[in-house]
Amino acid sequence: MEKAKKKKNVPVLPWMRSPIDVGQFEERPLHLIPCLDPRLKLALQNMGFSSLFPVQVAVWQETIGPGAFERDLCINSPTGSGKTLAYALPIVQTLSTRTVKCLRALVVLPTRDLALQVKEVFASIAPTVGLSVGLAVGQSSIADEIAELIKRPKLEAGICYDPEDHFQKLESSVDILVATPGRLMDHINNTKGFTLEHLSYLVVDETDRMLREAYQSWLPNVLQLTHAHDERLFPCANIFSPTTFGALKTIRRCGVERGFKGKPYPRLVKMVLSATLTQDPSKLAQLELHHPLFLTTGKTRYQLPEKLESYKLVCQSKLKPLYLVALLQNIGREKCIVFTKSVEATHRLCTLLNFFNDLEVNIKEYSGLQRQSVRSKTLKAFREGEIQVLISSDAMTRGMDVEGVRNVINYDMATYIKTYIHRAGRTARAGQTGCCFTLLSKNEVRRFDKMLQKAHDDSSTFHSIPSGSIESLRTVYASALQKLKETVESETSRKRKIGFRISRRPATMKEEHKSK
Ligand SMILES: Nc1ncnc2c1ncn2[C@@H]1O[C@H](COP(=O)(O)OP(=O)(O)OP(=O)(O)O)[C@@H](O)[C@H]1O
Repeated sequence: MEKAKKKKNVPVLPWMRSPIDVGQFEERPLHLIPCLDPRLKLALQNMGFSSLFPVQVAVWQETIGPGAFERDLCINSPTGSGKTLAYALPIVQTLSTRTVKCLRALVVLPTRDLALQVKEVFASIAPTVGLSVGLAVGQSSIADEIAELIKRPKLEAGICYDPEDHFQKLESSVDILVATPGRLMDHINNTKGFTLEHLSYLVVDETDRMLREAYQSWLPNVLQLTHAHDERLFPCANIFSPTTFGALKTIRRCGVERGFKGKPYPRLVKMVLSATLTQDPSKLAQLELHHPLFLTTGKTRYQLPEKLESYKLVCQSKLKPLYLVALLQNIGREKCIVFTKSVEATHRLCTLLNFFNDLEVNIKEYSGLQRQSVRSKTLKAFREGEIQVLISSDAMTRGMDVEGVRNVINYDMATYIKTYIHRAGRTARAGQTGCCFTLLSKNEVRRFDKMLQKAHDDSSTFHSIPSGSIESLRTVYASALQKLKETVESETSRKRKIGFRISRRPATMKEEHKSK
């Protein structure tokens, strides 16, 4: 039985069976990082970083060090261990010697907020070595985004230009692009002058999530467009029909730098990362990895942050709101994220908590039910400390990095270990301490413990709240529940009225309303 269990945890792919253990690396001061460009060292110091974290040292060794980007990298390292800088730093250092500006590195992430966060990291280091970073996430209009990404030639007065001719002169304004798949595909299909022909680095962050959804087949499209175009090796390459890929008519070309002419262009290097990287061969096959190297932390597949404390809070399901309020009272004004099971549950819980006037904290919701602009505003206020408690659906689960989050509360238990790991990982980041509380009914405890065993975690202990604290909240809870009921009723009737009005409008007006 034990043998069978062990076998189940052995990865199927041979290259995953002999990984580099990131755990063997130590945090290293910047002055001991070989070949680090002094301008980048200074930029890191300005960010308040005096050393590189173990995963960053390990990746540096395989990219700038002896590894020299010879293999594609698959990186599985805990939440908050610094994976973003682990790929951003070597890419920026390598591109720092480029002489011609064109799009060389593409980083793809599943959500807009995550892409914005990663862009900030690149933006803190890339300009110091003369590189520009762009963003394609749909935050601004497509026209504004194109203006940021594509440089148009200056036109001379009095000369009549053929618009088709300009296409040849359009150039990229950015060296590095951080994108979400949808907007990336928009640019691939429709933006004149947007090309991946010079791409040297492709980063797929939150890989397991990115491979779970097709996102308009962005991955096969990008891979097809970046395949080497060498007629001797690929005599059928010309059969490839550009119409399949809209406006992007180019296939990977020979290098643009002096001295590269006629020589085969370096292969596209891929770096894929997650705190819960998939080991599924069919999923990983989609990435067409070249001689991949697996970097992982420790021997177990799933790892929780070292300084995370995990607590179980057992209570009756109907009393969960009271236990949550009591817990929030104990936590005080420390930043905290409360996870629920759905967008609707997030909205209801947030509305309810705001009727507890004694809670002296600012509480807001963050979920996929809200418009992006509302979500971004809430996130900003949370980062700046104006909001102390964020009630969130799983929209906040992956990758989000907010300084000072000391507590995570699973109001609804995570169904999968991966979800638990990403939720809990919003705290105890960058070597800091943090607590993760999970509210459970008695019959959920066994399932929860079993789930944590998958991360080889048996450190979770019981946390209790004095019954007196719960009793003292009952009266205010009754009145909060009544107010919640009234609010939900009025919201439902408002939605019905809007729906009724829309359904009575002429078709064109209906469409307009939808697009807003
Ligand atoms: N060398 C460093 N020194 C100090 N802080 C660092 C260093 N590298 C990264 N950090 C900080 O560590 C935090 C976590 O980094 P990052 O978001 O890259 O983690 P991650 O491994 O990608 O996490 P997740 O899996 O949750 O996405 C960030 O706040 C970042 O600023």
